[in-house]
Amino acid sequence: ELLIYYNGEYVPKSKATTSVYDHGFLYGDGVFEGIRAYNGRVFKLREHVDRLYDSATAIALKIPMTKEEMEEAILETLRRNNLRDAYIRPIVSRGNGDLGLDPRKCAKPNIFIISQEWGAMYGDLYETGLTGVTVAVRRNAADALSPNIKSLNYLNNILAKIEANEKGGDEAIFFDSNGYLSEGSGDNIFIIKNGKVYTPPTVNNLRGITRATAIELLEEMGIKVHVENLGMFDLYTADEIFVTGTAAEAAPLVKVDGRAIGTGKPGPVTKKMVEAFKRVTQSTGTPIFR
Ligand SMILES: Cc1ncc(COP(=O)(O)O)c(CNc2cccc(C(=O)O)c2)c1O
Repeated sequence: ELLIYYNGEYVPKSKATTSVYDHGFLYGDGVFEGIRAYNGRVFKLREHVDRLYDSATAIALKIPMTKEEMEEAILETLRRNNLRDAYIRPIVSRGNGDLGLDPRKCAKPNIFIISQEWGAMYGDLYETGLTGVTVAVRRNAADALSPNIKSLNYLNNILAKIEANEKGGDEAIFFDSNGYLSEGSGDNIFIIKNGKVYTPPTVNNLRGITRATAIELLEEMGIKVHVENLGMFDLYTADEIFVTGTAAEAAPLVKVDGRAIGTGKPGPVTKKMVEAFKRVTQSTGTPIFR
């Protein structure tokens, strides 16, 4: 049976439960990460742990472990489950309190690490590409609940996903309240036009680690990435679009709102991106087993 890390213990999946007074459950008061291990190495482990701690700091939640201890707990969870290709979900909630929302009522945070075998998310859609639909719901405003915080409040993303499901799209594309392009419901977005690559700044979306990796890989290929505000026009007139995320990796978007993007097939820059991403995830990262 899978072992789940829970407050310092490794408990069987069937016993990995939390209290109904856990404020992560009652109010979404907590933070999480989505990390992947490929071929016996955890990809961008420190970057994900850094972001987990930044998300916690942003909500004034002090994680009672050092980053090194958190990294070791993640690696040990994978070892105990003998996982080499995995999806890893660390979660830190405010902890158990009472029915009031005051965080001061929570004596200590609850820490969980869930991991499971994970292959490619979209399966063979990488070759044919995904379809996207723009959604009416706006991405959370940075001055209300910043999209930079990977919190347990994913209703904004879920509302977008509900719209995309209704409209029959594989992925939802959000804009912010100024009409600027934000991201997908669970991934960042890149547009290619006339050989140049564009991606929105991260004030209105999650500072994606795969986004950062894609920028690095593209620059290594001699392709400059322009980080600037984009709009609906840029989406529809793009030659190519791809989305990036730990779950999605780098996935081509060949149709948006029923309109073909470029040729309607994954484009040349996107194909190079998918290849480069496969290479880097298979060859770098923190080894799980000594
Ligand atoms: C809103 C959002 N934006 C971008 C990304 C990509 O960030 P990274 O490149 O650092 O992973 C994410 C993270 N993507 C993510 C995380 C957890 C679950 C799922 C899912 O689709 O089930 C998706 C995300 O949730």
